[in-house]
Amino acid sequence: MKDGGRLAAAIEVLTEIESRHRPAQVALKDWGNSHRFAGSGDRTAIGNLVFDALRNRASLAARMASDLPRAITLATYAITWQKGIEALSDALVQDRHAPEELTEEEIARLEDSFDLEMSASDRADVPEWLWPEFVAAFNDSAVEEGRALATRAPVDLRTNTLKADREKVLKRLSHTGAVVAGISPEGIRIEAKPGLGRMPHVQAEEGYRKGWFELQDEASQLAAILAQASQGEQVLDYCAGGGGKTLALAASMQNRGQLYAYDADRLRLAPIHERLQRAGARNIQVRDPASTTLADLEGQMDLVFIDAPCTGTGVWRRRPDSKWRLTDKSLAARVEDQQHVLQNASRYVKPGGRMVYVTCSVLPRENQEQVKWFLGENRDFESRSVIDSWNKLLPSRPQPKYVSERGEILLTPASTGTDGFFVAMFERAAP
Ligand SMILES: C[S@@+](CC[C@H](N)C(=O)[O-])C[C@H]1O[C@@H](n2cnc3c(N)ncnc32)[C@H](O)[C@@H]1O
Repeated sequence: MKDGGRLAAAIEVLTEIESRHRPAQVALKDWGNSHRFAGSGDRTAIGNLVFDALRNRASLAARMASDLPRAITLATYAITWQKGIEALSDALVQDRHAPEELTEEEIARLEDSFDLEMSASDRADVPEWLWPEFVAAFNDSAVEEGRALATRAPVDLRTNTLKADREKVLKRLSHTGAVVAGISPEGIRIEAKPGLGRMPHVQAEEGYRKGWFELQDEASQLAAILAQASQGEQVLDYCAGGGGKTLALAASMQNRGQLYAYDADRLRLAPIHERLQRAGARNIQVRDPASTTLADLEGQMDLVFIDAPCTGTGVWRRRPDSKWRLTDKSLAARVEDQQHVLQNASRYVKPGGRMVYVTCSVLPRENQEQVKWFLGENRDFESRSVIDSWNKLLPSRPQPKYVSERGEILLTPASTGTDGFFVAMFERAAP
């Protein structure tokens, strides 16, 4: 396919996403299935166009004075990809499968000849209704943080220390451009490539099949490190989902002690069995909510880890379609879920034990305000400083920029080069 046809395909997929409210990945997969002639380079280019258009939708729509799929796709190509108006115009003229040629108004808009006063939320590519929350989280840095959440994310890997060391994995992945990650001692990073760039499919690597590494954003790796799950401890991963954090906690424990993996949704838990096996994690009991209870664990855990259900505002780089689907109602529903989860999970912490609460959200309502709410409701719990643990465990790394009064931390793409991630810690009073 030529670029003209790829642009037309991206517009078609974006229309499908918007008109039928379909997740971007699903719409792209369906397009691929019904256009078998498209090669892997075409699919990558179309996927990149769709995702970049969604990442930058508000700023591009303001620039084009239109949020239609055509406007934001053409602007992605000319502006975000820096191809320029001439190359775009050529792409539209030289391919009979291309969308219609540029109008005069579109050319003027792309040339930026309009004296455009863009709102802060548009510049930041954050939904307008959510802007006050962003400002509450980041003050003067809100635009910078929004812009960073509108960029492409790197591929981050965590060395599975149950089976390999980082040097060995790096050597095996040298052809992918993999380098040591900035903060996590077990982390490896493959930086995002611009434009048509394709990320390596690391799951096809032999090292992945052998369980030497996992795909995991650096912020998630750091959250697991800060929880300090230790050999011999009793640990409950209360929202284990597909087991990403469970595996990291098991590696911290070096397979010693007992780790329980639970999730209210047994379907989400399903992939965990195969992953545990591949990673060589042997100290884990998976507690299926349909067939077991957690009653025997009440008041017994040294550590309860809560990777809470959240709005995912911290992972907009990876799921930009979720940014525009989020509503005030769904935010309120997640806040309620989180309170439910915090309250339920806390029952399993033993006196003197600790509880770690993390979200992949940057919004104060899901983070600092939830900690405050929980502490108000549960006088037998105190907050424990995460930044103190950071200083102890990661002494040579720069400190996170966003630290609350109680010492909770917020990691972000702009400040730490990671996904947006919040980490809080509590301790239950000893009798
Ligand atoms: C952020 S995801 C977990 C991701 C997972 N820890 C990982 O690292 O791959 C949040 C999980 O919380 C689960 N969840 C939601 N409400 C819950 C509840 N009341 N009790 C336990 N788990 C719940 C969801 O099913 C979802 O899998």
